Amino acid sequence: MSHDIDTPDLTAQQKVGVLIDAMPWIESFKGATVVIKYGGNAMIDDTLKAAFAQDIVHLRLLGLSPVVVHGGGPQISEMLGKLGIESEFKGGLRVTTPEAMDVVRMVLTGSVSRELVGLINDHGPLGVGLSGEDAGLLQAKRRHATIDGKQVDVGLVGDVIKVNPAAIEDIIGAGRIPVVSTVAPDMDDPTTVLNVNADTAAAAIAVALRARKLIMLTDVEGLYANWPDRNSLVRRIHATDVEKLLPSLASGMVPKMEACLRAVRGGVPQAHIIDGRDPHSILTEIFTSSGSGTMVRPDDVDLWA
Ligand SMILES: Nc1ncnc2c1ncn2[C@@H]1O[C@H](COP(=O)(O)OP(=O)(O)O)[C@@H](O)[C@H]1O
Ligand SMILES: CC(=O)N[C@@H](CCC(=O)OP(=O)(O)O)C(=O)O
Repeated sequence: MSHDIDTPDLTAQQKVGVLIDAMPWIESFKGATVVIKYGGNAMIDDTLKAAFAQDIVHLRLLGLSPVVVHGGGPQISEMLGKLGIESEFKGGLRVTTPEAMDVVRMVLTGSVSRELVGLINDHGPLGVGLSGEDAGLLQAKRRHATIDGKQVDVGLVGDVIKVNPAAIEDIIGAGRIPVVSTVAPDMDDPTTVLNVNADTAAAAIAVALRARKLIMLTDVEGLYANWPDRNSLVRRIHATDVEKLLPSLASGMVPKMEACLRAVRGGVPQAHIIDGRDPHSILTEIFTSSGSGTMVRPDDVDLWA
């Protein structure tokens, strides 16, 4: 493992202090499953991607069981553009033709997943890639987008209805790190695969695994109550208040907040949106008292407890 964080401004004593502060969190999260969703918009450059992989390996070394669920929206759009295939979003979901679906599957499982698995494996033989098609992991049903209260057809797009987490649990049991691509067979027609929003799939996986946390890395600091006013960052919020905010949110944040709701209502104690542009924000979130970004909690839990 490389040591690329230069901290000349800290004395040895201060460094020990940081470690001691982190101890209760390390102790508390030992053995916990944490689902980390890495959004395509947070995969900005090679240095950040390598820092992400390093953090994931750190979590494993500290005794947590990290599960990576990745997106790749911008990467899919780029490939569709190169191939001259039109692509548009409706209500935050990509309108997916059978031709576009082939590209979605190719980019997510053949490119984004491979790169992340490779970066994790630079630290040892830990990362294992799998998709919703593998070992019956995900089953989805076709869904519509909702625009101004109306249902709109978006083609081969699905919502995860069932998760069979056995394949992920096997990988965790072997001490390795699952990296999940979110394409999923259509449960009404298993010969067809559906394009699934990675945020909502990550939430379904977190619920099925009874994860302690769902952490979603994106390209903003967190949820802004009054987007794009940068002074309106929400640090902690109850599920019911997220529900109230949903109609006022703009597209990218809608599936993320729906995912947080699905996770906490499904029994995950904490769901977070954090800034993937900030290297090591995952470690700040898990191992410091201040945390990072926005935390969503169930209604019956004190936000500051
Ligand atoms: N209320 C809000 N707070 C924060 N971001 C918002 C909000 N409403 C919309 N957004 C947009 O959501 C984007 C993140 O979602 P998305 O682009 O789907 O990212 P990812 O690829 O990481 O899943 C932000 O870059 C921002 O432009
Ligand atoms: C149905 C739908 O919109 N699927 C997404 C799947 C990838 C994804 O969710 O990627 P991010 O997390 O990077 O946004 C898409 O085609 O872009």
